[in-house]
Amino acid sequence: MTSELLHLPGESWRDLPAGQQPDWPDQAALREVLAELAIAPPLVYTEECDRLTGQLGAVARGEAFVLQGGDCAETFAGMSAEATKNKLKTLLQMAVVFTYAGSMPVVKLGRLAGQYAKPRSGSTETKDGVTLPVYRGDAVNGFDFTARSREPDPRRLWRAYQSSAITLNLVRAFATGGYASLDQVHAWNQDFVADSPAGARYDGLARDIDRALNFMRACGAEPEQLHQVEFFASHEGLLLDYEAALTRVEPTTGAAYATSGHLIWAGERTRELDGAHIAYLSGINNPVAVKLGPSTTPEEALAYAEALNPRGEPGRLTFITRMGAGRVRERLPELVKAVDAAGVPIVWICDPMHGNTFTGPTGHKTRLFADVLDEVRGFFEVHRAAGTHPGGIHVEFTGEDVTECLGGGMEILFHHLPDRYESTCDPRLNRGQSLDLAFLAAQML
Ligand SMILES: O=C[C@H](O)[C@H](O)COP(=O)(O)O
Ligand SMILES: C=C(OP(=O)(O)O)C(=O)O
Ligand SMILES: [Mn+2]
Repeated sequence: MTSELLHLPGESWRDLPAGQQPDWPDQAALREVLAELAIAPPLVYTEECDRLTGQLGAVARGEAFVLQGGDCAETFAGMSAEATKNKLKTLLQMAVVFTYAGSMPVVKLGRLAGQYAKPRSGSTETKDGVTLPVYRGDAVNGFDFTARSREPDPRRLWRAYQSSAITLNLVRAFATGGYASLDQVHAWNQDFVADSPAGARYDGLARDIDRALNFMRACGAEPEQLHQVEFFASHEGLLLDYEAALTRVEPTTGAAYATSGHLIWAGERTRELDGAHIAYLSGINNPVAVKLGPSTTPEEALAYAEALNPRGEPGRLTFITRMGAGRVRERLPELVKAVDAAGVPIVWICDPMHGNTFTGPTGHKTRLFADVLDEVRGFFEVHRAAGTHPGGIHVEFTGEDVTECLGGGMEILFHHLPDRYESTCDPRLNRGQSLDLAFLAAQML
């Protein structure tokens, strides 16, 4: 069975224009890899995807919150047990703060185990007079600035699949193996509050969580949920050949599912309404999302809802808005109002990263922590004014102490950026900045 032989409900995308696809020089190798992927075991199961839709449905109804985060671009070299553990640890720490502050369940959604392809603003990069194809993520080409490394290599798709499988295996083990117990996560937060320069500000909230845990324990309440968490994987569904090769039909229902991850999103650069990416998403039954930048019109937002969630199922469709701190209060209200007036159930998530990127004097892409926080604040203000539910936050972060974004409790300055800038694409909040964001945003809930 090759992917060409499959004619799935989601295959209408093949006749439509697809932006940001690699120019694979070796077409025979591409066909071979896609044929292997087409018979490879699924990375996620349809029941898990349906369960995520259900949980996102609770978010759409205003009964839960989503925390979605991870690297801008995962790399094969950066995949290690330690890095995955630190990422999970940080996300869980953030989630505990939101759970307590919002008094509602937090759906944990990694941008991981599949985040290996990047849309780019330009197709080439020039350094010291040499121009080469731009880096498009480890699933496509190498980050090293040499002609050989930048040539798209389809065998990388197989490696992306394998790396996703390894990462998911680690995630599943950490999530259920006792590592994620609430006591443990809370103890990490207490350490952070004690060590953080801004710790005193968070002390009250950390103590409140402590009292709540002690109270539960005194009552003899020890539900299973205190010792394990459910963790889902998401990524941008950019490379349609890869996604299609991993799409499977559920035999009992005839429904197609992407099995490369639980939730798949279309990015700001590939969200054309009559383009291939939206058509692909319309054909799968996973929960799906669309990134919406400041040029999005209310009519477009309603058209996405019609194309991707015609039955109005809560949890099926998420809008991840990324307007920029300076524009969120101006651009978001009309979208929220139009969708709300139409009665379409949507999960609204704020991505406070992608509208706030700029290049610093050292040539590094960066973001100001203050802008990130301000976009989150704007997002909450807009939803509060509209009477709609601010459903969650989407961040690019890492569990390591990198120096990629500016500001935060540890105050990263421009001249610190070269110290530990490890992202191959966009700047991520480091561990401390991520926790700062959680504690500060929690106060807005
Ligand atoms: O996350 C993605 C980046 O914002 C996207 O790849 C664009 O980056 P670029 O402008 O450096 O190409
Ligand atoms: C490319 C990304 O975002 P956007 O599509 O919103 O620009 C991303 O999430 O890394
Ligand atoms: Mn990014």
